[in-house]
Amino acid sequence: MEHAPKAIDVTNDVEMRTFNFFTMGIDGHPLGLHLDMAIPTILNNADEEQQKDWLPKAANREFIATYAQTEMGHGTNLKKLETTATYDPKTQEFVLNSPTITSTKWWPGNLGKSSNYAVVMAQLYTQGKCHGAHPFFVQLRDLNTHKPLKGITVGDIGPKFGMNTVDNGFLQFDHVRTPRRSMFMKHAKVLPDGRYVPPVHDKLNYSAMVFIRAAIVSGMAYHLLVTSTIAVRYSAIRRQGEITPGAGEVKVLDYQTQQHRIFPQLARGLAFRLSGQYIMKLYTQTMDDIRNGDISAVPDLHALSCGLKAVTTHHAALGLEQCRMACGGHGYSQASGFPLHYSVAVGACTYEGENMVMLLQTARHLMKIAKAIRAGQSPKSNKIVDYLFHKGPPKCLIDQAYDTNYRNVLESFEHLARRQTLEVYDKLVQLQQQGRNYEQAWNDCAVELCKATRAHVRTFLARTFVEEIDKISDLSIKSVLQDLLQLYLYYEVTECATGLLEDGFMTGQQHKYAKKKIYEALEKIRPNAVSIVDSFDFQDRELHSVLGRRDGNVYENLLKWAQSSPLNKTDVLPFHHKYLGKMMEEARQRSKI
Ligand SMILES: CCCCCCCC/C=C\CCCCCCCCCC(=O)SCCNC(=O)CCNC(=O)[C@H](O)C(C)(C)COP(=O)(O)OP(=O)(O)OC[C@H]1O[C@@H](n2cnc3c(N)ncnc32)[C@H](O)[C@@H]1OP(=O)(O)O
Ligand SMILES: Cc1cc2nc3c(=O)[nH]c(=O)nc-3n(C[C@H](O)[C@H](O)[C@H](O)COP(=O)(O)OP(=O)(O)OC[C@H]3O[C@@H](n4cnc5c(N)ncnc54)[C@H](O)[C@@H]3O)c2cc1C
Repeated sequence: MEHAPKAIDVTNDVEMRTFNFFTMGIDGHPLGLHLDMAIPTILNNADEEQQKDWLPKAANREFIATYAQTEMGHGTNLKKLETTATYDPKTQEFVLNSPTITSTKWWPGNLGKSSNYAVVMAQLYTQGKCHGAHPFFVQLRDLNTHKPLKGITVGDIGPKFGMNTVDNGFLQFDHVRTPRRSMFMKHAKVLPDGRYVPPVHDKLNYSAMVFIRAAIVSGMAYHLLVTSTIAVRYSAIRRQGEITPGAGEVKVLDYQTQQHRIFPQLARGLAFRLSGQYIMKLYTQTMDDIRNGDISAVPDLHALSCGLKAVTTHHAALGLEQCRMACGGHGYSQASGFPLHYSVAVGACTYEGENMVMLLQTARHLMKIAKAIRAGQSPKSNKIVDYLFHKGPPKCLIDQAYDTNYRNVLESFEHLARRQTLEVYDKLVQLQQQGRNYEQAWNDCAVELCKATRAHVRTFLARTFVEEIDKISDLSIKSVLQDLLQLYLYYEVTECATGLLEDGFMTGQQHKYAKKKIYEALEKIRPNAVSIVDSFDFQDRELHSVLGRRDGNVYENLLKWAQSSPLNKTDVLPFHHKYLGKMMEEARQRSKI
C-alpha cells in the first residue's frame, strides 16, 4: 500500500531510539541499558568472533542485556568490587560468585525484570591471582520461561526518586558456571590453560561508561532546552501584574527577573549541545584509534568526559529548577512536565560516576599538566589543554571595545582555569614537602581541585560555543545565536566573578560591565524567545507539559487535565461516608449534645 506506515528498522540505532523515546517516554524503558551500555560494551570489548555471535542478536533484540557493575557496597571504587569470576581450567569455565551481601549487584537498569543477559563486572581470578574487574557476558534467565537460571537470584530494587519505568535490579550469583568465552576478550584474555593476557590499557574495559558520560552532555542539553521551552512558552501566555501602572497586565516574560531566570538556561542548553557533539566525535575517533592500536587519546577523552559530565548534569539540575520556579504555582503541578524531567535529569548527577568523583578524575589530568608546566615543558598540540601552558594577559580586558570573537572573555576563563590549576598544584606540592603523603595532600586540596576542573570545563564549553557560532554562515540565524552567546559568556563571567576578582585580574568596574552585557542580551533575546524555542520543534508529546503546549492554550487544558484526574471520576469518593463523612457527622452530633 502506498501510504502504509514503514516498519521500524530495529537494527537502525537512531530509528530505534527515536521510536522508543516517543512510544515509551523519557523516564526509561526496558531496552535502555541494552542499547546504551550493553551494545557499546559488545562493540568495544568483544573480540571479532564474540561480536559476530552477539552483536546481530543484540541488534535484533533476540535477548535483552544490561550492565551490571555497581554493587550494594561499592559503586565508585571499582577496585573493591566483590563479585568474583574464578577460572577453572579443567572445565574451561568461570565460576561467578557473590560472596557477601554487599557484593550483591545493585542498581543496574532493566536488570530487575526485563533483562535475560548482563554484562557483569567481576574480579577475575586465574592461576590463583586476582587481575581486577573485568566484564563477562552472562545469561541470567531461561530464554523460554524467563525464570532465573540455577544459582542466580535476581529482582527489582523498588521505587526510586524517579525513573520508575526502569526496573533497576539486584543480582546474586551462587557459584554460577559460565564458559571461558563469556569473558569479553578484545583487550584482556584468559587462555584455555588459565594464563592471563593483559590489555594494552587497563581502563579499556570501562569504555561503555565513557560512552554514556559523553552521551549525557547532549542529554543534559536536551533536558535544559525542553524545560526552557516550557518556561518560555508559559511565560509568554501568563499575564500577571503591571510594569506601567494602568497599562494592563503584562506577560510575565517581560519581567527582567523572569528573563534572567530562564534565558541563561536556554543559552546553557545550547552550549551543552555543541560541546556534546564535540565529545561524541572525540569518543568515536578515540574508539577508532583504539581499534587501530593507538591508545594515546584515552586519558584526554576520559578527563574531558568526566569533567563535562559533572558540570553539565549539575548545571542542568539547577537550571531545571529555575525553569520550574519561573512557572510559579503551576510549575509545581505535574501538568508542567517539570517533575518528570527533573527526576530523570538529576539521576545523572549520580549515575555513571558520582559528580565529585568525576570532577576529581579530571583534576588528576590537570595536575599532570600543571606538573609539566612547572617543569618548563612545552604544550603537546592538544587543543583542549594547551592554553594552560600559555601566559595570558596580566589583566582582564573584557571591557575593551575590540573583542574579536570574545577573545578577551575567553582569556578571562583561561586565566582563572590556569591560576586555579597551578595554585592547587603548588599547594599539593607544598603539603607533601610538609610531610603529608600524596593521598592525604590530595584530600586536603579536594575542594580546590574540583574548582580547577570546573574552571577548565567552563573554558572548554565557552570556547566550543564561540567556535561553533563562528562557523554559521546564515546571518539571520547567526545573529540570534550571537545574542544567546553574549548572554552565556557574560553570565558565566558573573558566575565565576569571585575567582576573577580574587587575584585582582578583573576589576569591580569590569564586573559591572559584564552585568550590563547580560541585561543587554536579555533585552535582545526577549522578542525572539518564543520563536527560538519553537525552532527546536519539540512535539507536545515530548514535552509532557500542559504549560508548554505549542498552541498556548494552557488554561482550558489545565482544567481538562485536572478534571481527568482519577480523583475526579466521581463527585463523592466511594469511602467518603465510611471515614471523613462519618468523622464529620459524629463531630456534628457531639457538638449538638
Ligand atoms: C534524545 C533523548 C534525550 C533524552 C535525555 C537522556 C539524558 C541522558 C543521556 C544519556 C544517558 C543514557 C541513559 C543511561 C541510563 C543510566 C545508566 C547508568 C549506568 C551506570 O551508572 S553504570 C555504573 C557507572 N559507574 C561508574 O561510573 C563508576 C565510577 N568509578 C569509576 O569510573 C572508577 O572507578 C574511577 C574513575 C573512580 C577510578 O577508577 P579506578 O579503577 O579505581 O582507577 P584508579 O586506579 O583510581 O585510576 C587509574 C588511572 O586510570 C584512569 N582512569 C579511570 N577510569 C578511566 C577510564 N574510563 N578511561 C581512562 N582512564 C581511566 C584514572 O584517571 C587514573 O589515571 P592516572 O593514574 O591519573 O593517570
Ligand atoms: C538512576 C541510577 C541508575 C543507575 N544505573 C546503573 C546501571 O545501570 N548499572 C550499574 O552498574 N550501576 C548503576 N547505577 C549506580 C551508579 O553508577 C552509582 O550509584 C554511582 O556510580 C555512584 O556510586 P555510589 O553509589 O557507590 O556512590 P558513593 O561512592 O557511595 O557516593 C557517596 C558519596 O561519597 C563521595 N565519594 C565517594 N568516593 C569518593 C572519593 N574517592 N573522593 C571523594 N568523594 C567520594 C561521593 O562524592 C558521594 O558524595 C545507577 C545509579 C542510579 C542512581
